[in-house]
Amino acid sequence: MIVGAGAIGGVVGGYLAKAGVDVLFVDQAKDHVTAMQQAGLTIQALDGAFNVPVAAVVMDDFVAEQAPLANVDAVFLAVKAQHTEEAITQFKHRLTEKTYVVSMQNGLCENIIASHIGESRTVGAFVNLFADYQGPGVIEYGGVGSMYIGEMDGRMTPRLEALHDVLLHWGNVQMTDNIWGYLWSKLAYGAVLTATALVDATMADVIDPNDNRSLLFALASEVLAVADKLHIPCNGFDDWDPNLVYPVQGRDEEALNESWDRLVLRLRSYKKVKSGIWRDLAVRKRKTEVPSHLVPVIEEGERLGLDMTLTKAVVQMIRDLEDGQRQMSWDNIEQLKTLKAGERMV
Ligand SMILES: NC(=O)C1=CN([C@@H]2O[C@H](COP(=O)(O)OP(=O)(O)OC[C@H]3O[C@@H](n4cnc5c(N)ncnc54)[C@H](OP(=O)(O)O)[C@@H]3O)[C@@H](O)[C@H]2O)C=CC1
Ligand SMILES: CC(C)(CO)C(=O)C(=O)O
Repeated sequence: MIVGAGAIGGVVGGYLAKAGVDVLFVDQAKDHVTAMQQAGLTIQALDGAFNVPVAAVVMDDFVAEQAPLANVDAVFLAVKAQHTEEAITQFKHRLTEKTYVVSMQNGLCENIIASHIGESRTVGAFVNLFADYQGPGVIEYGGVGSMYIGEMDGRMTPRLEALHDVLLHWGNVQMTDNIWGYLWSKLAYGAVLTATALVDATMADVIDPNDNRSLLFALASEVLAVADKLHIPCNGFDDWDPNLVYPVQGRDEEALNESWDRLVLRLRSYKKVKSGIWRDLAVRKRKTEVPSHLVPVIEEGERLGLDMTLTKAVVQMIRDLEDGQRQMSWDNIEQLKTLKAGERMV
């Protein structure tokens, strides 16, 4: 079962449904659910589009029923991070004791899910696909990236293997004993991609210029320093190598820039060229999940005595954009550079 059948839930569930897996799509967007019921789910992938008939239900109707679903093994939760608490609260009564929830999200949403249903019923996932909800019943799958799944305590379990086998219908999913390492690594990479949404330009165009790179390395390093202090080793993926970015001292700048060049090329090769955060601000005109991703990181960093200046500034700028107090502009990047320079002078 998929809860939140947007970009990620739609792509992952779409491939499973196409392979004949019994998938129920649950979403709060009535027009999307109606379109899926009437005309199936269309995935516009890089190698062509496909349409698959699917079972879909509106969240309100799904949670109005009281009986737990005995035939559901796994729930893939793919709502934006800020909707995690609301969604799990709404549907948890429909889970049996053996049903587990897989967080197909950015951020540390596994912690929120586990606080409701327990760690033993929560499975982590790191997802680096590039997809966008285009409109009712239609998802664009604009870039293939990695997916890792892992138990919160790092054990390799039969259910992880079963989940792995099912997700192979999507693509090259892998199991990990260090899901937190991927999630924190994605938080650092995500901070960089969040900064790209401060400008109305492609992700590649913002991260490529040499004079933006050191700012973005410094931003990512703030997040990676928190993970380091928490003794979480961060893993690389898809031309993002956190271990070249951090630690800052003794950094191999040449190797880092070469790896960054590869990342730029990869981002240029995707059909989806701007982040979901940019899209929420510029197209969908709604609040983003940035505070839900980065405020817990800032709080943890400050608790550990770390300087989170740039991360805090990025979150504030995104909030300003959400509130219409700021416009997307290259000047936002320049303002962050001033902060970085100020920080260096201290
Ligand atoms: N898109 C991407 O390329 C990537 C996204 N991710 C992560 O995946 C997660 C999902 O993002 P994405 O798929 O892009 O988001 P989308 O907005 O495309 O999809 C989320 C869907 O969940 C619905 N929803 C929200 N609240 C509820 C609820 N309480 N019950 C049921 N449905 C609900 C939304 O409806 P409505 O629109 O009405 O709010 C929407 O249809 C995020 O954490 C994101 O960071 C990770 C990697 C890449
Ligand atoms: C930028 C991207 C695709 C990275 O996975 C993302 O998380 C999003 O668009 O929400």
